[in-house]
Amino acid sequence: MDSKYSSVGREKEQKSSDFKVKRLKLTFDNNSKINKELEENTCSNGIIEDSSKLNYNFQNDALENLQEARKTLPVYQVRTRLLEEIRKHSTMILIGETGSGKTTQIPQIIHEYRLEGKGCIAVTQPRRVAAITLALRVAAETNTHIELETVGEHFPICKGVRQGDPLSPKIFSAGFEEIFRNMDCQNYGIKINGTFLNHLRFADNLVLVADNHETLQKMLQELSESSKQMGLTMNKTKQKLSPMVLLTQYH
Ligand SMILES: Nc1ncnc2c1ncn2[C@@H]1O[C@H](COP(=O)(O)OP(=O)(O)OP(=O)(O)O)[C@@H](O)[C@H]1O
Repeated sequence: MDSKYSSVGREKEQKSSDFKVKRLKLTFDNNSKINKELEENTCSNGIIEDSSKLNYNFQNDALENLQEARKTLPVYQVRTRLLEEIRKHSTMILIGETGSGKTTQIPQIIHEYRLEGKGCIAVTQPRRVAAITLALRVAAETNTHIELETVGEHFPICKGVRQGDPLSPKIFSAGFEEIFRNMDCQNYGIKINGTFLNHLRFADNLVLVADNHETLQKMLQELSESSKQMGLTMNKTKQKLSPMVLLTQYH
C-alpha cells in the first residue's frame, strides 16, 4: 500500500533547482501495530533532559521488544528498496512522517546491510539532547553500551569537502542560490527570451554576465558582500575578465 511515509526525493510541486531530482516511491505494509509500551516511552527531543532516566527506561525495555518494534517502522519495512536506491545515488533526500524511523533506522540499516557491520557512520543532530536521545535509543536497539559521561576527543569543525567530492558542486550551487536571492540583480544581465541571464554556475566557478562594465562592477560588489555573509571569499587571483563577462573562483 502506498503511504505518505514513503516518498524518496523532493515532491513534484517543489521549485526545480539546478540539479536533477528524481522522485521515487517506496511502499510498505503498515498493518502492523507499533508496540504500545514503546510509544509510552517515547520522549520528544528536547523535553527529557535527564539522560539517566532515559538509560533506565531503555534498560528496562526487553531487547526483543525493541527489536520487534523497530521491525514495524515504515523505514525498516522498505529497507531493501532503500538500500537499492542508496547504492544507485550519491545524494538522496528521504521524506517520511515523524516517527517513521528515518533517524534511528537508516544508520542501522546502512551499517548492518551495506557496510556489513564494519565502518562508522556519523549522524548529526541540531541539539545536544536530541543527539543523546538518539544515541541512547540506537544503543538500546543494538544492545550496545555507551558512556554518556565521557567527553570524547575534541575535533575541529572544518569547512570544505574533499577534492572531487560529488557533493561539492551541489553544495556550491545550493549556497549560491541563497547568495543570489539576497542580491538585487534580477534586472541585470543579458535578456534571453524575456529572462535576464546574469550568471552561470559550474562546479566552484561562477560567471557573471552584464551588458555594460558599470553593471558588472556593481554585481561584483554585491556578490562580494552577499558571499561574505555566507562566509565565502572570492579568490581574486583566479578572476578573469572579458568584455562583459567575469569568471571568478572561490577559496
Ligand atoms: N528515545 C526514544 N524513546 C522511545 N522510543 C523512541 C525513541 N526514539 C525513537 N523511538 C521510536 O522509534 C520510532 C522512530 O523514531 P525516529 O526518530 O527514527 O523517527 P524519525 O522518522 O526520524 O522521526 P522525526 O522525523 O521526528 O525525526 C519512533 O516512532 C518511536 O516509536
